[in-house]
Amino acid sequence: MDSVQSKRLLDDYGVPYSLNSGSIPNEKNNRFIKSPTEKYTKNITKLEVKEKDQKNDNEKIYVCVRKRPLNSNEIKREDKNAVYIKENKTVIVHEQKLKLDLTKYINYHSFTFDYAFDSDASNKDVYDQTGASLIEHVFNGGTATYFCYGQTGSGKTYTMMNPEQGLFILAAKDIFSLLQKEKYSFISVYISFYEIYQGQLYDLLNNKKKVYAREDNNQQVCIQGLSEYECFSENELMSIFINGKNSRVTSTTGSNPDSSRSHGIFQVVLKDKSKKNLPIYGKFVFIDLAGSERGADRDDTDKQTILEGQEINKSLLALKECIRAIDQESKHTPFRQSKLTQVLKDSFIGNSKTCMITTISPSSMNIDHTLNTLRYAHRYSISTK
Ligand SMILES: Nc1ncnc2c1ncn2[C@@H]1O[C@H](COP(=O)(O)OP(=O)(O)OP(=O)(O)O)[C@@H](O)[C@H]1O
Repeated sequence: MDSVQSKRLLDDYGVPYSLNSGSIPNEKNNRFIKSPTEKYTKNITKLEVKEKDQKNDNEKIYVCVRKRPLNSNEIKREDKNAVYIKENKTVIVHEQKLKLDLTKYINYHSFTFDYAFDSDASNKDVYDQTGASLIEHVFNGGTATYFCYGQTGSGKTYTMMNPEQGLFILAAKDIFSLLQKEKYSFISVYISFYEIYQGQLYDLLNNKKKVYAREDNNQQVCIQGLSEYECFSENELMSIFINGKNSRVTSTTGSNPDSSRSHGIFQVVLKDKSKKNLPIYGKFVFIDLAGSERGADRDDTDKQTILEGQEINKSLLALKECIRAIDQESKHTPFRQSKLTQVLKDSFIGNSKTCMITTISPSSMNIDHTLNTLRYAHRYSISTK
């Protein structure tokens, strides 16, 4: 009985919750929020495309957080869980600090997003909550973009490009299922897959041939020379995807033995086959960003790996600059600062909808990274409101 009680009253650091009177300061506006735990609620995707709906159209960018479970290394090291999800929206980070007299105390940080997934959420749960409005948008002729941002090893590839239940395959299932309907019989599906590595674009479906991002007369970005495959089923899409995935640049980092060192971009394009030249009808873009990291956290002595890390961070910084410009409604958004932002331009302007999934580790040993990631994503979140 005692141990049950102490579990309820103490957090992972042994600090009584009662010291905070059940309230936690919110980082953004210093409001105090209550911290009740609410069960994750599912929102099942319906395979019906509604006509354009004004309310949904206003929400161009949806920002979520996904906390992964502690992994076996972290469990072995006895890392503690330092991240809590409340009410499916708020992420609370417990940062352990030491006073000058060496007594421990906890700094509580709280961030609110459009949605926050706890470590028990599956990819299907994430998709059910976020995918329906993106599918709807694509079938109404728009561009939808899903991307994952987060520290290396936090679960970006697992979420986006896991061949079993990654968001891309869950979306593909829905796309091919909708295409069975008579009213979409004029649509055909084409896929392409490329990576951005060290500022260059490589076609993953064509022996990693170098390709180039260009803007056409309408300032639309197109990738010149990128191969496209017409696809008739989800299984076909999967086998083409696997071919491309195996060509991606990965290496071992401190926190991930199979770390993506490039940004991977998988595109599913719906074309109107009833018209000449098959104009694009709608587009779904899945982006698995390379992991954000700090050079100081890694022991790399290999020049190539150091250069990779610098390039990754440079492009993520460029992404942040673009977000800031959009946030401040600047006349000029510096999309040309990196290849990543150049090819993502369509995801931010025009008839576009974007869902950013911020992946975080729960471990007490990754607090700095987690806070950086959440601050980055939170900035993003408020920039869209
Ligand atoms: N939500 C999750 N549930 C279970 N396992 C997970 C989850 N997220 C990630 N993992 C596991 O954690 C490990 C690292 O995940 P992943 O490769 O997706 O990280 P990443 O963020 O893409 O890293 P990098 O930026 O280095 O490529 C993998 O073994 C993956 O299976």
